[in-house]
Amino acid sequence: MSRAGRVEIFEVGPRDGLQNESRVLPVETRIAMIRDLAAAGLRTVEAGSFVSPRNLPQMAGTAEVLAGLSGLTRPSFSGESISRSTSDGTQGGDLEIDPPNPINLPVLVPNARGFADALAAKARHIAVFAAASESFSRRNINRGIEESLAEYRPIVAGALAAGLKVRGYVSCVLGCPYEGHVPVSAAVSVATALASMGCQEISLGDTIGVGTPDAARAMTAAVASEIGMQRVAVHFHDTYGQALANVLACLELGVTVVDSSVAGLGGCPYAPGASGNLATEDLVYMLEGLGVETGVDLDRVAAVGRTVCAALGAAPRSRTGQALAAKIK
Ligand SMILES: CC(C)(COP(=O)([O-])OP(=O)([O-])OC[C@H]1O[C@@H](n2cnc3c(N)ncnc32)[C@H](O)[C@@H]1OP(=O)([O-])[O-])[C@@H](O)C(=O)NCCC(=O)NCCSC(=O)C[C@@](C)(O)CC(=O)[O-]
Repeated sequence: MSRAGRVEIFEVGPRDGLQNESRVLPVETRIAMIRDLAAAGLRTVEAGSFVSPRNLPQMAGTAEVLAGLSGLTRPSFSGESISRSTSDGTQGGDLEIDPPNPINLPVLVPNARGFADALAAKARHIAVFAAASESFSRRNINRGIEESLAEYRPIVAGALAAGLKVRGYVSCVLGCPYEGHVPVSAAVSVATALASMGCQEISLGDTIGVGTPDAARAMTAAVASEIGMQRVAVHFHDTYGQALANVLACLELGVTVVDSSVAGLGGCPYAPGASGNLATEDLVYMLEGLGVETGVDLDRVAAVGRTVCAALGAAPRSRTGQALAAKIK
């Protein structure tokens, strides 16, 4: 399999990027961040989570964030429509976006209560999140793996029946903060379960960033052999500086959807020691260098990173972002 000529970047900054920060950004700042990311060319921007505000106060007000973004579109760039129909004819896989380029604003949903809240907020794209590690699953959502999958099944069915797009996350695909080694078979099993219940896209999360390219490639290939490469997205954290190398290994396999977070913000409150996500700026820079189209304007996304870091009082973690900032000083 060879590298695709275009990669879809799934921006997780306003959700994954902000959920672990000690400073809670107001709804208006989060709305402005998402608008700016869309203006930089990102067409899928994760907008928040319908989880317990006691657990994650950073994500409180997600309904208001969606309300403030209603009707958001972004400028069109020529020749960028992407069809995600599955080659094997399985259900789902179609994430094609119709003109005039509405922005996809996925939100995380952990249970029936979160799904009801997402529907009430007129969300059009949800993500359920499971894990390949039992211990992480219990700490994260207070459910075991099987229990969480059983809870997600009617949610996914209801979302598809209502015409929503549905993504499924699998955390800890290359290692767990509590259990250490996670076998590939565990990642494959949870990814397959989420795909079978109808999730159109499965994002494989290296939550604590311990993966290296051969391991990332082997795990991704094993999942893709069960659900099809068209449904696979990869989600690397950069804890050990391996995220870009892992992405490259997966691009060589044929992956076309990559998650990243502006300024490299991010981390999971239930994964101690896990640092930021792969930075969107670093990803765009590498893809541009490889001649892979993204539709994202690097300078504009780097400017969003600087603004968000200033609002958070956080140091930017993107190497590309730092290099570009140094040039404009
Ligand atoms: C999942 C729950 C809610 C279960 O939490 P629980 O305690 O089992 O839920 P419960 O049903 O027993 O209810 C307890 C309280 O939570 C409330 N509650 C219950 N559900 C909701 C809801 N949907 N929205 C708002 N409130 C809710 C409920 O109303 C009740 O409130 P109280 O009566 O005590 O005042 C909780 O454990 C939680 O919020 N966990 C946060 C999980 C999370 O957001 N983790 C981070 C995202 S995952 C991630 O980052 C990984 C990823 C995706 O990026 C990929 C990767 O890198 O690996």
